[in-house]
Amino acid sequence: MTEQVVSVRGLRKTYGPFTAVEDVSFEIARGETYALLGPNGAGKSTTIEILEGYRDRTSGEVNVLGTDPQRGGLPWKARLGIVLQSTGESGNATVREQLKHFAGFYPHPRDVDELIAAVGLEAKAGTMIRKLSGGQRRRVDVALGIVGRPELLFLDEPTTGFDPEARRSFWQLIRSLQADGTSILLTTHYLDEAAQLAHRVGVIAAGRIVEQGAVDAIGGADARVPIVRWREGGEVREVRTPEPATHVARLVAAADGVEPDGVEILRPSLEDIYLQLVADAAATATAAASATTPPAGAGDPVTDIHPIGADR
Ligand SMILES: Nc1ncnc2c1ncn2[C@@H]1O[C@H](COP(=O)(O)OP(=O)(O)OP(=O)(O)O)[C@@H](O)[C@H]1O
Repeated sequence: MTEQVVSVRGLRKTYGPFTAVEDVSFEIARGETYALLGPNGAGKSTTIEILEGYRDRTSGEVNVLGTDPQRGGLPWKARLGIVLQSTGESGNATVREQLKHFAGFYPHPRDVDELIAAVGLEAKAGTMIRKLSGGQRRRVDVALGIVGRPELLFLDEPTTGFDPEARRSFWQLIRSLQADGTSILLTTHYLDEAAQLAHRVGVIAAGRIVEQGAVDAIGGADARVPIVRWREGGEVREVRTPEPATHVARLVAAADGVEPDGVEILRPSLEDIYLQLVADAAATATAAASATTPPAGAGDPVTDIHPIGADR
C-alpha cells in the first residue's frame, strides 16, 4: 500500500467570521510532489501553514508524517523542510554562517558548501544576507529549507523573484531531491513550474478544492482538446478537434497540397486549464450567490486557449 506522508480530511479554517479554508481534502504519497494552485487569497498559505504546525485549524483531520501538526514536537519538525512565502530575514550573517548555524539544528545536515553550490550562491557565500538581491535571498531561503535533508519539503512560492536561469537551476535541484525520494508540497503562481515539477495538482479557489488530479489529466479530456489555427483570406481561423493532424491534412488537400498560411496546432497548457477551472469556480459561486444574475467568466473555450509553452 502507498504510504501517505500527508493526509488532510475536511479541513476548515476560519478567521473570525471569515472562512478561509472549507472542506479541503487531499493526500500526498511518499516521494510525490503535489502542487496546490490557486489565485491570491484562495487559502494555499493557510493550508500549508496548518500542515507545518504554524497555524491551528478550526476543524478537520490533518496528519503529516504520522503526526497531528498541532502536536508535532522538535523531532517531527526536524523531518520537515520549510520555505515560507516570505521570511522577513534581514540577515546580519553571511550566507555560509547562516547555513552553518541552521545546519547545527539537524541530526544529518547537508554539507554547507555543497548546498551553497547547489543553489548557485558560491560567489556570495561570504556576503552578508542583507546585501543580497531579492532573488539571491530567496535562494538562501530554499537552501535553509533543505539543509536538514527533509523527508517532506514545503515550498510556498519558492521561485518568486528568481530570474529565468535561476528558476531552471532550481527545478534541477528539486528534481535531484525528488530522485532522493523527498516528498514535496509546492505552491506557485508559475503554472509552468507546477507542470515541470508536480506529479499531481490541486486547484483551490475561495478556500475549496475545485479539482485535483495528475498534471496531464486535470480538467478532463474535454479541456485538453487541441486547436488547429491558420490564416485564410487575411483572417485567423480556428477549429477545436481531437484529431488535429487529420484536420491539417484535410486543409492541405483542399488547397491542392499547399500548407495553409501560419498553420499551427495548439495544445492547452496547465495554465489554460487552471484558468478555465478558476473561471468556472468563480462563475459557479456567482450563480449560487444570485440565481437571477447570469454567470460571468465562462468564456468561449476556443478563444480562452493560449499557445503551448508560452512563458507568460
Ligand atoms: N491572520 C489572518 N487573519 C484574517 N484573515 C486572514 C489571515 N490570514 C489569511 N487571511 C485571509 O484568508 C484568505 C486566504 O489567505 P491565504 O494567505 O491562505 O491565501 P493564499 O492562497 O496563500 O494567497 P496568495 O496566493 O496571495 O499567497 C485571504 O482572504 C486572507 O485575507
